[in-house]
Amino acid sequence: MGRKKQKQPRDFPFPYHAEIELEITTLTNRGIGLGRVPLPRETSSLSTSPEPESSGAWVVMVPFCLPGERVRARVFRNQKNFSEADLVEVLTASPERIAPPCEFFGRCGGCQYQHFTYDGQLAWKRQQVVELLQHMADIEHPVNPVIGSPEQFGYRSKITPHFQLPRDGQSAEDLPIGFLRQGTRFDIVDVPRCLIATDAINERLHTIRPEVRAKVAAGGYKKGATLLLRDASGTVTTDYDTVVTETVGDLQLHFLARDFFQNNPFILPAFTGYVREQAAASGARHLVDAYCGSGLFALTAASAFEQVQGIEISESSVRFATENAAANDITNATFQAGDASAIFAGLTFPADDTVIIIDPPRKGCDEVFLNQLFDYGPKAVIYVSCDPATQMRDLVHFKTAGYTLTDVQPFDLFPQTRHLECVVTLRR
Ligand SMILES: C[S@@+](CC[C@H](N)C(=O)[O-])C[C@H]1O[C@@H](n2cnc3c(N)ncnc32)[C@H](O)[C@@H]1O
Repeated sequence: MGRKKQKQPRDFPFPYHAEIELEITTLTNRGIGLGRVPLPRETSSLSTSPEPESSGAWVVMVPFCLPGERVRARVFRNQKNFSEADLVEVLTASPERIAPPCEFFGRCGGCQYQHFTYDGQLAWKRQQVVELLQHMADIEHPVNPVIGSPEQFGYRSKITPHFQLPRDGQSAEDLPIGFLRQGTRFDIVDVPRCLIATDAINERLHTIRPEVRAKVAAGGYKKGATLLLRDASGTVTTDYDTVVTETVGDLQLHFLARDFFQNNPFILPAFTGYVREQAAASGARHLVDAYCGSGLFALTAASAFEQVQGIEISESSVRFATENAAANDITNATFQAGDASAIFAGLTFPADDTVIIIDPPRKGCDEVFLNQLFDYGPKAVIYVSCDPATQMRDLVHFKTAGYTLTDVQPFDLFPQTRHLECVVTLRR
């Protein structure tokens, strides 16, 4: 049996650590700068790989750059269709470039945009939705300006720092506890203070780090772990089973620290207010909240409807949604546990008098759910998503099913990062 051939790193089109200059024309959806360079002819003769199909402009990705910037970059990997490079120097800076306030920016993989003015971040995120709508859903439709977060730092109410056990004689005393290093999946950057997390979380982070290190030194962990720090109105818990209370407008919502809840409480009044307004504007008397969590959208919108039903896969979230309705004197909302597609079997609301809010996980809706949704045919759908790429992919099916897009409203729940939330309203 022949031995498996060792994979050689590609040296085409650039040798390892070649320095190149290029103009960044756009950012990828991972927040990485993208530019194109003419293929260097002289290196092609040294190539061990077949030449790629594209003979003109070769794509190079460089993190921590902004559109319009000219940069010098050092290539560290050639992929089949593009190269990856580290930023060496910004030769011509964008007017939107600012000094990143966090000392870990560029090493910690948590934030991508601290070097970008906040207005620049919002304008860029809007542009991203415009392009995704065109390219993935083939829809030309105005996209509203992104509604920004009232707090641009100190907003995150949950963080999950990681640590690994000490290796190679490393001491537990200075064990890194933090987030994955930019561009890696294993290496952890020590982060004693996270500028996008709330002050209360940072205070607890300061005290938990020596506690964890002491436990590691005493052999209290068999392997590395992920910590949970969840802030609710200034009280921080690290216990997954603690009941957390969050105030949203007039409502008090309870949920387990381990369960899903939106992580930027500052923007929730505007966010839930908009979803409620869009749902109510449909004129429907009935509301379904699919993927409802602990009832955020169902309960903040309930007073605009005669009847509300929610469905959610997490049994504990559903239990809290039901308790949250009772605790807030909301008597027209019921919740069931199950796969979102199970809602349609027993639904007695007339479809032409029903609006459905959907807020699936990042991967979007599955085919079973979408087919049942279209068979039911509600009057309107409010599609909330934290991944506009999967949302726009799903929109293609809505178009085929006869739905028309009436409003596209991005929200910046995640300032300083590449993430954004987008709410799309569809009518039949
Ligand atoms: C993005 S969260 C939205 C939750 C809620 N709308 C909120 O804003 O608090 C997505 C929710 O979908 C739930 N989920 C995931 N897969 C599901 C499925 N197949 N059926 C129903 N719910 C699901 C998750 O447990 C999570 O609570």
